[in-house]
Amino acid sequence: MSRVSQPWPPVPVEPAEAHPKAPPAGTELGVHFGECFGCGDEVESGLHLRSRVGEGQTVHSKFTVTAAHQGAPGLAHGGLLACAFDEALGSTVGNLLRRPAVTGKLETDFRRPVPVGSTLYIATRLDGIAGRKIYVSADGHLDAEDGPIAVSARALFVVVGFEHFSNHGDPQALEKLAAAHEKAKRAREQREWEINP
Ligand SMILES: CCCCCCCC(=O)SCCNC(=O)CCNC(=O)[C@H](O)C(C)(C)COP(=O)(O)OP(=O)(O)OC[C@H]1O[C@@H](n2cnc3c(N)ncnc32)[C@H](O)[C@@H]1OP(=O)(O)O
Repeated sequence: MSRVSQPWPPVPVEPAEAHPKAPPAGTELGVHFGECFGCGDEVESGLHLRSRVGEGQTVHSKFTVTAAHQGAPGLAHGGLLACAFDEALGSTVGNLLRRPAVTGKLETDFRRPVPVGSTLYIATRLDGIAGRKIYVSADGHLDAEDGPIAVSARALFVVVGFEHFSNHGDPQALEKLAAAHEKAKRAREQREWEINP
């Protein structure tokens, strides 16, 4: 089977403009939900992926592979690597475009093994938008931002209404998330007041 993929994005797209309120380059993106397997602090064996906004509609994420993420002995499980990309790509869409969207399609190319103990540096970019369809892609570099590419991914995210989460998700978990966001917002407002009364 050839490694040559279909053209990307697969349909004509508009350039993806970041939302006017998108966090600027250099911003460290926090945990979006404590129980998220990709980034949550409350999931001991999770990926604990951390992300920072880069220049020109990019996001830089990283996570360190632990023994909890193994497939073959001493090597990361491919499905968990795909999870890391889903998180990094989703975080890019959510933070830069500030539109609720879910993964419709996720394609991964595994180029090199990723050993336990190594850190994957994932560089994500927005590739374009066609209606509700958002195209994003990323490269995962081994052990340094300019390290060899171990995994690449590209994905289609589809914009959804908030009812996607309220109709299909867990209402209690959504309430917990809303409360955490409200607390963070109050803390931010308090900080701004202290800095600029
Ligand atoms: C900060 C947050 C970080 C979070 C990171 C984690 C993100 C996630 O993992 S989200 C969870 C995983 N994803 C899901 O659970 C999604 C489940 N799927 C769904 O809910 C639906 O199928 C959904 C919403 C994607 C699309 O359904 P629906 O809203 O009915 O739209 P639908 O008309 O089918 O599709 C919209 C467009 O996308 C296209 N499309 C949808 N899926 C695909 C696909 N797999 N391949 C190609 N095209 C697709 C459709 O062809 C359609 O195109 P067009 O507008 O040109 O006709």
